[in-house]
Amino acid sequence: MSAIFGAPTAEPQHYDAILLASFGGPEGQEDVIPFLRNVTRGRGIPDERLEEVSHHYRANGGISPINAQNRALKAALEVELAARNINLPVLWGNRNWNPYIPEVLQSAYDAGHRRLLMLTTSAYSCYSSCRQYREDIGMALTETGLDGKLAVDKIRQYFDHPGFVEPFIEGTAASLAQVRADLAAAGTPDAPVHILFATHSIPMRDAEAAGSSEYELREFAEGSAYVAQHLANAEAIMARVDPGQDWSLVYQSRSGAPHVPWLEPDINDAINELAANGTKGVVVVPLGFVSDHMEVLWDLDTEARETSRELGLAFDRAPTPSTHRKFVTGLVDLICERTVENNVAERPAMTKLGPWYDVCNTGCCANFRGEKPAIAEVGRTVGVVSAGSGSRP
Ligand SMILES: CC1=C(CCC(=O)O)c2cc3nc(cc4[nH]c(cc5[nH]c(cc1n2)c(C)c5CCC(=O)O)c(CCC(=O)O)c4C)C(CCC(=O)O)=C3C
Ligand SMILES: [Fe+2]
Repeated sequence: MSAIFGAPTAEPQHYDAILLASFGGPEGQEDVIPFLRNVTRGRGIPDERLEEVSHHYRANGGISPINAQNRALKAALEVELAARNINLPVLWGNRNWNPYIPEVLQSAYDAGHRRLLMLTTSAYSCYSSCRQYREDIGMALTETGLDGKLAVDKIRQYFDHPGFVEPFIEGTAASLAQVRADLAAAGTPDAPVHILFATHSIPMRDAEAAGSSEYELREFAEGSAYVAQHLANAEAIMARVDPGQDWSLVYQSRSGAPHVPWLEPDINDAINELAANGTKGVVVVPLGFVSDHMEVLWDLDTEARETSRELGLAFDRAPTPSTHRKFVTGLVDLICERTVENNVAERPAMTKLGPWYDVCNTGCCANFRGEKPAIAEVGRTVGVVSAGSGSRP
């Protein structure tokens, strides 16, 4: 692998609020279809896939757990900020459901805020998890007419920040111990176990554009920063949990048209192949996800668990970082990297890929669906407030 060049590191600034930006999810049966329309607008997802996904929500009363999880994360961040005497309110806005990002930006401005620092519930680099949030803000500023009046920056992608990785180290170790104990109880203490690090599949084309830039030539594993970041994290986790233990990176929740290539293998195919080759237990680590939302509950806790059960495999799923104390304090550390008040100079990262960029390169995580204004990018023009107008409210 060639050298990873230094990422643009932003000068610490004064901010007057934190924006917790997330995906959003339905909160009742009547929300399911409007929510799915929001998610897939202009994205070429076949109707059959929407129909299938609607059942995952319907089976849970039409409710995605993601909003409750974000309310809990917001509350935990507020407690940690207060404990450190950091006077920044936490605002919450979603891409696909209430409270919608444009409305949150408008009410933030109306309440007197002028400089927001965004953190998202996505840790890695790809269109869906980085650039799309930067475009969500760019579009919202343009739509509301707040461009030039409200500054919005974003903390770096935190896939390899210890606050995100350490809860996975604990969770992987505990799940591995559980599966080994189950196998021992079944009289097969030495049966082979495999650890499956699971993340969201994305189109190959998006994977190849992840983290790419117009003027820096970098070589990542399989040509993709998205894949490389997950592999590097899994290596860092396994080096601490059990260096001799077999593991692999697998994908879940594929959608899109069947002829469009997405990252593989699918977790269920991988479990079938492992069972055919003598594996007796699997540990599933939801490495791509911040909380136990629908993709985790359905694709892992329902489908992958069922696949394992049918094949007679022991199974355990490790937790997501959620509101783990280390995750919450880590997010506040990431905020402090960017703020003049309470600034921390240390920028920890647990893989050689990081610490990731504060400010993305032009064209980073492009998605080939046309140019949209994006914040937190070199040379950007949205989300910037000229000197003099960025006064403290
Ligand atoms: C990389 C990635 C993450 C991880 C990073 C992150 O966490 O942000 C993620 C998270 C999530 N994805 C979610 C839900 C959905 N994602 C969909 C569709 C898609 N996801 C994609 C990628 C990702 N998605 C992609 C490339 C598509 C195809 C359409 C498109 O190109 O945009 C669809 C449409 C139906 C379907 O096709 O499945 C739904 C309903 C929820 C909410 C769950 C809940 O409600 O609890 C969450 C957190
Ligand atoms: Fe990016």
